[in-house]
Amino acid sequence: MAKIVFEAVTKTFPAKGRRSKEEFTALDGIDLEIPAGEFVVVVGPSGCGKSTLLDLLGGLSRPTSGRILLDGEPVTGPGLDRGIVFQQYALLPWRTALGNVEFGLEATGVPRRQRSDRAREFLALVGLAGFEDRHPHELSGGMRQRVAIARSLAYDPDVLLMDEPFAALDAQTRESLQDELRRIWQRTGKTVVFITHGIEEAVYLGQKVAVMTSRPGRVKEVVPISFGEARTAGLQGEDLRSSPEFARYRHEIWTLLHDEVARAQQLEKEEAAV
Ligand SMILES: Nc1ncnc2c1ncn2[C@@H]1O[C@H](COP(=O)(O)OP(=O)(O)OP(=O)(O)O)[C@@H](O)[C@H]1O
Repeated sequence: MAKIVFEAVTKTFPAKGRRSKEEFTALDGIDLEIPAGEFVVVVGPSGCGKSTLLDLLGGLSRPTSGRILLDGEPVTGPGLDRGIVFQQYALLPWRTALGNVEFGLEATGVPRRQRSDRAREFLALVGLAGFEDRHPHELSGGMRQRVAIARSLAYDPDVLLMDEPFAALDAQTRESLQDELRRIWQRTGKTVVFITHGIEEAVYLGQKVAVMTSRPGRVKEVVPISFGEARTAGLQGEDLRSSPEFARYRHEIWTLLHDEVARAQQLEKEEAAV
């Protein structure tokens, strides 16, 4: 049984402020199955409904029609079985790094004395041992995002939902966090659904890359990514990115996206002209 199933999921919003008086369709008939432990990356043109899709899976909103199943049960709201990491760090500024990770554990009923140990363990997992007592303003952007990841992992959700978590970071920090995320994923076996605008990021991270159409969002194609021996031989970073297989996948996804981005831009122009 798949861990996550989208069955004919549609999401509409009231068309307020738009040309048509009808409903505005953000997602239209999404079908997607994600096995347990898989790392799936979703790419698509701006406004195609990627965040909407993740919000639905996170239980932050409900589908207009269709359903989303998690372990065979319909998603009806947020739950501790899913950890969410957004682009903005969403840390509590008055709490230390440790305090922020502990915060995630308070809701789960982990006894007070264990919270601190657990929070320290997960800060160490994301490379932040020694920074436990720093407040968010004393940490770099990459470190803050590491804290957010540690906070989501600490309460041990089965599924990690990530909405452009590295988009605001500089290239080097982004690449090192990509490596860390892959390492954590390999170690923990979580199911990861990761949204990005970046084709390279998608190819580097994903076991599968789901390419969406421009509005209304549908799944255009799911591309399995496999670097075979290169990965098992430990090839990563620039070595992997400069390999011929990487270039082939990048081109394949770029081609799939290209028409959709052009269509999305055309739509934006038409709307701006109204
Ligand atoms: N609460 C809402 N009410 C009305 N329209 C909404 C709402 N949320 C999203 N939308 C619209 O739905 C469409 C999809 O939005 P969404 O944020 O999911 O796209 P996205 O692919 O994540 O975009 P981006 O890549 O630019 O972040 C957009 O046109 C957006 O304006």
